[in-house]
Amino acid sequence: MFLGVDGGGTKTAFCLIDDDGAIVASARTASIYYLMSGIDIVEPVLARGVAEVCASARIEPADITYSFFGIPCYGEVLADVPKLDALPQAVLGTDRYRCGNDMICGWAGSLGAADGINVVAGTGSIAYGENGDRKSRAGGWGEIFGDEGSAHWVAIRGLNAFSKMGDGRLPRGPLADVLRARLDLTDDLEIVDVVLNRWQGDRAKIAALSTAVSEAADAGDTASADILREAGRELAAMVHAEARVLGFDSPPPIPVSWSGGMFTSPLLLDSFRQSLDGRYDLREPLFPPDHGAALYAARLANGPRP
Ligand SMILES: Nc1ncnc2c1ncn2[C@@H]1O[C@H](COP(=O)(O)OP(=O)(O)OP(=O)(O)O)[C@@H](O)[C@H]1O
Repeated sequence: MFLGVDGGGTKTAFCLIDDDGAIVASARTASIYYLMSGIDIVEPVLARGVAEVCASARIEPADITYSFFGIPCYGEVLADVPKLDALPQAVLGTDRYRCGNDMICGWAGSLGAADGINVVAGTGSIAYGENGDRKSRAGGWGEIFGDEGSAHWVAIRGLNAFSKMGDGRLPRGPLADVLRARLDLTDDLEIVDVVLNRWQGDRAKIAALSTAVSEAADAGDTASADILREAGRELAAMVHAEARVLGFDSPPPIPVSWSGGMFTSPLLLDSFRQSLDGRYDLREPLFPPDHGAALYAARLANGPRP
């Protein structure tokens, strides 16, 4: 059996597949996005998920042929890489595994680990592509000055529009009522207390407000609809950049796919599709990222090591 682990900004998903690629067991635990919370949070979360998925498949961790651990931010803080690489050994009791960035899970799932480009837009956002031996990423520079088109990016823009509606710089639209109801506010300005004081700018809690932006857009809020359309354009810009870097500029059309919760917004997905200008072979995602991680583990075990 092969284990795939997809670490996201809101959760970590575990997927165990058999030799035929069929799912045998899956599990979900808390996020291992460790940049703010510290690397010590990672091992217990992985241990819980591996124990759960193995219990449900009635196997021991050491029975797993090969595993892939997709970890958010992997490779971005170079000093952490050896520490992260060592963690699964204690959890699995074997060295038959590989760690990498979680962007690989989305790519491997959406495109079946075949050449092409995948864009992830969940809590954060990033594009990853492979063309033969070439590998490249675009976006994914973090929520403070990057992660365009992600839930966090959309939520921050929604909060900004709310502030402008609050003091009259934007006409008051449905977003104001949606956010007031969601956060149980008695006064617009109380949102500062919630986001900055009570939440302390928590990344996942802020990102969750992207669904309020979608809800407001569905209710006719033009500012919210504009934010979601702009998100789609930003994500398409990552694809154009990847295509150039990967040297994919001649026919046949480059396979492109997507993964992550933000693509469940039809406004965002339509804008993404339109901004790709019909220049790519746009493919519906084949499998979710955790299943992709398990397929990648099988590929690492059987095929050439990337
Ligand atoms: N229809 C929607 N409209 C707006 N936002 C949405 C919608 N559906 C999901 N989201 C947002 O998507 C995010 C969750 O997506 P996903 O499960 O892909 O994230 P993740 O895997 O935890 O994060 P990441 O892969 O970026 O580390 C949440 O922040 C949620 O608010």
